[in-house]
Amino acid sequence: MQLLERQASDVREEDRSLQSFEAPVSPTNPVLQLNGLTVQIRHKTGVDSIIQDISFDIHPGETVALVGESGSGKSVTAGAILGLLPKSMHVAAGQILFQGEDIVQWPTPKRRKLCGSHIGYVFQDYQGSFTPFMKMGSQLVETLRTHRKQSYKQAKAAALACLEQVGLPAERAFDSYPFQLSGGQLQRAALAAGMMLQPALLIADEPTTALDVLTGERVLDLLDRMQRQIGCAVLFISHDLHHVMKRADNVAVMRSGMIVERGASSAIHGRAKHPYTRMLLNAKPLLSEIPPDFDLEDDEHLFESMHRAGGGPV
Ligand SMILES: Nc1ncnc2c1ncn2[C@@H]1O[C@H](COP(=O)(O)OP(=O)(O)OP(=O)(O)O)[C@@H](O)[C@H]1O
Repeated sequence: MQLLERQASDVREEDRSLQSFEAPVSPTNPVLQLNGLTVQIRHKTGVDSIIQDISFDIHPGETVALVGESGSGKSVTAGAILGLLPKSMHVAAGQILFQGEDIVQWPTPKRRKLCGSHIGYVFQDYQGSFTPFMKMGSQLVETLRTHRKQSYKQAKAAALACLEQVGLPAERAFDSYPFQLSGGQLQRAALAAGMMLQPALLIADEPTTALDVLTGERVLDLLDRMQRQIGCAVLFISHDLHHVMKRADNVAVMRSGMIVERGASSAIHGRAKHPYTRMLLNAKPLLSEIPPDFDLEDDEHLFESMHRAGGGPV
């Protein structure tokens, strides 16, 4: 906590074009609000709607889970918020309000600056989160210096603080290439990168899908802790309704590009109205299989043994 607070005071110097977001966010105003968002894809023969008229909002400190089966439109929704839609897709209608401003029409460079500094993201493909031939430390320092006016020394100190915050042996992780870290360690480092600039919103798109169940739980516990420290809003994307219900305040259930049901996790758990939601609820929960006494915190020994073995994913 202290490390992140110190880092926050170091890194407050902001890009001018985004200064309007420096104002403290009121807990009563949403960080993100989607109003009737519709995304279309162009074909040779015409256009189709991939996302149709979806609306939800996320407040500071809140976690909203966007849940649905493969192909329901979760990642396209994330792509629209991040301004990372494929060329063939465009926002055809609706608003994406970030801290009250509609960012849909913002020019690409302004959107790029917003992402990373005010909107962080962690994707399921942690292998692709980092450039393979650059040491982790250099990549984190570069991210910091792209968004903040910092000397190398300041950025290195902040990057080390973040690596420590996510439970990695900071100096050694800083000096490692991505291939020298295990999947869980890489996803922790990706979380450090996503949270490093203390974003108002973090988008976590299936952040644990590529990890085993126990490592995935560690990463999610870490995400919870960091969210509490930073106070950011989290959009948590998953296909597993059981998995997200115990983590999210609110759930939006998506099917075929539309939100079919929305509500507090507790209400969805006990009184799901839509048959599709009930079908997702009937899917077998896997996390109940974790032994209650399993230590989800200590993976330092994995790092040690990996380095003794000369590197490579554990
Ligand atoms: N680059 C693309 N070009 C064409 N169609 C795409 C592209 N990306 C996604 N789609 C289509 O958009 C729809 C929504 O896809 P999306 O990736 O958002 O689903 P999802 O719910 O995130 O699925 P998953 O859980 O498998 O990631 C799908 O029908 C998909 O085939």
